[in-house]
Amino acid sequence: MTAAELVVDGLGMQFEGLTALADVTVRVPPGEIHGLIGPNGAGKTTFFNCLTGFYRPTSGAIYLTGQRIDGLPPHVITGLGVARTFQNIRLFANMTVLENVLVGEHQHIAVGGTDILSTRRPVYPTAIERLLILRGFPRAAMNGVIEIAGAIVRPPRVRAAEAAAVARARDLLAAVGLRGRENDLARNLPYGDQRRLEIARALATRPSLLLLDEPTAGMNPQEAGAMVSLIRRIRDEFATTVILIEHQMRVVMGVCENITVLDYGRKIAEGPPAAIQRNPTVIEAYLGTRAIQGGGHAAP
Ligand SMILES: Nc1ncnc2c1ncn2[C@@H]1O[C@H](COP(=O)(O)OP(=O)(O)OP(=O)(O)O)[C@@H](O)[C@H]1O
Repeated sequence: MTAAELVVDGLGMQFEGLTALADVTVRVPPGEIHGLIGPNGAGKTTFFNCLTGFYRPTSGAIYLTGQRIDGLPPHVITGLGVARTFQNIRLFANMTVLENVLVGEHQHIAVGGTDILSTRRPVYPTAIERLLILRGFPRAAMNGVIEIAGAIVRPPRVRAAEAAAVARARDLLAAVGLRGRENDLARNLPYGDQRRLEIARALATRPSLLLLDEPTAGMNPQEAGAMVSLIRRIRDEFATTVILIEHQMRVVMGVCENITVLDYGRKIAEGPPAAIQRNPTVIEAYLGTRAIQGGGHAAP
């Protein structure tokens, strides 16, 4: 995958009487690390939810490297290269660290038309299916039987694909600093490592656009600094465009090349960090004076 260009044109999202986004236009060039900031309720998460297909915008258009994606189902948008993490970490708590990443890998483990981890079926009959059809086995019961047979027999090409997925998952875990934790249960990881795991799982879908929702929330300054380095490394090594929602101004100003500021669902400013920090409208709506002086967590 190469890094995606994102163009959001006049995006609007209404929830009955409430306008969560109004006429938001943003362009993020390929490979940019872009910040999305604004007070609580400004529409940042709604913006992400529109990009991932979780919400269908009520107006406007979203283009990923020229392809219109607004209104497409979330799994299709994931397949086109958009991945995200969540403000409240959403891991499979009782699965191992490695298994969590394999969940992200699974859409790429299609083997000869059969996806070994999902129930998606090949469009043509496999050898086992042909045999069962010849023996008069009802077609309606075929899926269950094929899955059980596939799980027991696992032909060599399936085993090879599984091994490749595990190897790649291990590489991703090493890339985010979780080497050696593969067999731990996700719920037993320290908080900062859970955030890293969520990023590894997102990377497993091979994104060209990575959306990070408050990646340093709850971290101390040292952990937040390490996360900033990780975000830069991910952009460089995995060739992704990155958009992050973040309240820690030290992080936003340190890692983002450009920033979009939302307030009450509208874009009130955009530009490089230095200009955003000086922008009177942004200071009044969001930053206040504390963040400008100290560079700390902006008052919500
Ligand atoms: N599904 C929904 N139904 C109704 N209103 C919603 C829904 N999702 C979001 N909203 C409303 O849209 C507005 C924007 O919310 P959103 O969560 O996008 O803000 P935010 O900038 O991400 O805030 P925060 O920084 O607190 O996470 C809020 O007023 C919120 O209550």
